[in-house]
Amino acid sequence: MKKKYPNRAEEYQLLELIGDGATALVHRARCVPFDEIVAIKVVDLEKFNGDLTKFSQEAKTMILIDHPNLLSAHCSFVAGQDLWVVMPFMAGGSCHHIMKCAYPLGFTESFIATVLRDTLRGLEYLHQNGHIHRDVKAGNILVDPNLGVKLADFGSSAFLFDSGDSHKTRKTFVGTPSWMAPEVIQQSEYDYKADIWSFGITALELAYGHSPFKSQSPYQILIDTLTREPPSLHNTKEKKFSRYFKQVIAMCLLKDPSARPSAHQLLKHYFFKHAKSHNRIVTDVLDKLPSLVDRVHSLKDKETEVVCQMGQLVEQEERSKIEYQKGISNWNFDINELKAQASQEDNEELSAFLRTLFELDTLHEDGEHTSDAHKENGVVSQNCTNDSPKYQAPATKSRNDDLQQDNKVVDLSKDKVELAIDECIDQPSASFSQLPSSDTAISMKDQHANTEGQVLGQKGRFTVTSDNSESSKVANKLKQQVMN
Ligand SMILES: Nc1ncnc2c1ncn2[C@@H]1O[C@H](COP(=O)(O)OP(=O)(O)OP(=O)(O)O)[C@@H](O)[C@H]1O
Repeated sequence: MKKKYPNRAEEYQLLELIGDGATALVHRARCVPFDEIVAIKVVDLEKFNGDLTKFSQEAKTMILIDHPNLLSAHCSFVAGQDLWVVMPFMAGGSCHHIMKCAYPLGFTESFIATVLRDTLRGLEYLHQNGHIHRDVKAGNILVDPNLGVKLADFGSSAFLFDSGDSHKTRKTFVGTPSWMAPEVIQQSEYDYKADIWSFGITALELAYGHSPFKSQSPYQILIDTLTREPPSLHNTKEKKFSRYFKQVIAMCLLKDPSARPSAHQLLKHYFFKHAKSHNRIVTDVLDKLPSLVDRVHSLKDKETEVVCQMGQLVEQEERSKIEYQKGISNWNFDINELKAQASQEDNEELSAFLRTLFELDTLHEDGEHTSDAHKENGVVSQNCTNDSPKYQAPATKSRNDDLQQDNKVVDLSKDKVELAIDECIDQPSASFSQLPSSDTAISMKDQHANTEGQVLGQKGRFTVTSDNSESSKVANKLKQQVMN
């Protein structure tokens, strides 16, 4: 019989912070009655305007999951304004974290084969039960010397049968840009094969120590995924890879989803015959590392130090880290309209437009500002710049028409983009607040006007208010990027 974990906060002792994702803090903790170490994911519901649905769905999925290679939850409950999800503690942390600390050039092929085989087993179970994970990446693959390899983070996962069609497909734009399959970016119908693409990108990430799109901005990654040859595995100065490994990656990164193998088929590939018992391999890697808690501390210290030393460059790295952490979920734009625009306008203009959008959505605040923003009324503020109608994503146009009678059509031309940024610089006190959905954003509009300065406008799920002095700096930066 399954052990019944207590569902009251008083029965747990929160210990160190071991993860801070886009939506939650994760603590090592002690379950007092069992004297057992667990991990607890704490989601501040107020920060998300009490939107319990997404998180309770994730918790439910985690409680129902029953597979050795998927991170399940022991239980979940609401404590004050937080949702707590109690789960097994994975002492090695994520593969992404391990690479950052000790394997900047990626892991050995036999370690990768083991991690990927176990991840595939988890995916096979998910897919056979009608789920797509939608955020497969090294940051969501956790390891532990005793518990092995587990795929985690079901915050983006979807149940295929929920989409209401008999073909078992989805259309929502969810995931993290570098790992997103072309069909997800295009918002055409997609199914579990989207996870196989992300799995292929994850394999490259584990091989090189970073995703194949390391130094590109999110908007460029999306464009490249759609327009260029898929990335592939090549030998480097430091590392030679087997042809079997290269084959596996090539099969996963086929643009036509129907040509990609299923998890079940992939598991039969010769490459996975290399895979060892997880205990041995994971122990080989983890034994050489400091504890997860020490690693989290030293990584944080390192980040702070580098941030001080490298200013601008690090800002970019931090931004990509934020992008990595949070992915882009339920982001509100219509790819068909963008594509239609792209055929009318030249590509550079589409690029400028996408660049602006992504800057708006993924722009990193400096630390102090971010944490203040996180406390702010359940709303994550963005260091953002303007509310010009010219900047509106096509998908938000009609909604904004309701809000602003004199709304104008989207204009992607470069001079207009620059002009819009200029307008924003002229209003140095503008800021965006990122809201969980445009609907909520609209309902929050008046409230913001009362509590946080005047609402200047609405851009998708961003509300523009008049209380951010950072904006002109960022606007200048945006302008520079658009002009380059
Ligand atoms: N059970 C666990 N044991 C050990 N570390 C964990 C555990 N769960 C999560 N973590 C750590 O916390 C980090 C954030 O967790 P998680 O991905 O669940 O949060 P999130 O807010 O959904 O993140 P994301 O930014 O990916 O959306 C993970 O990358 C991992 O390093």
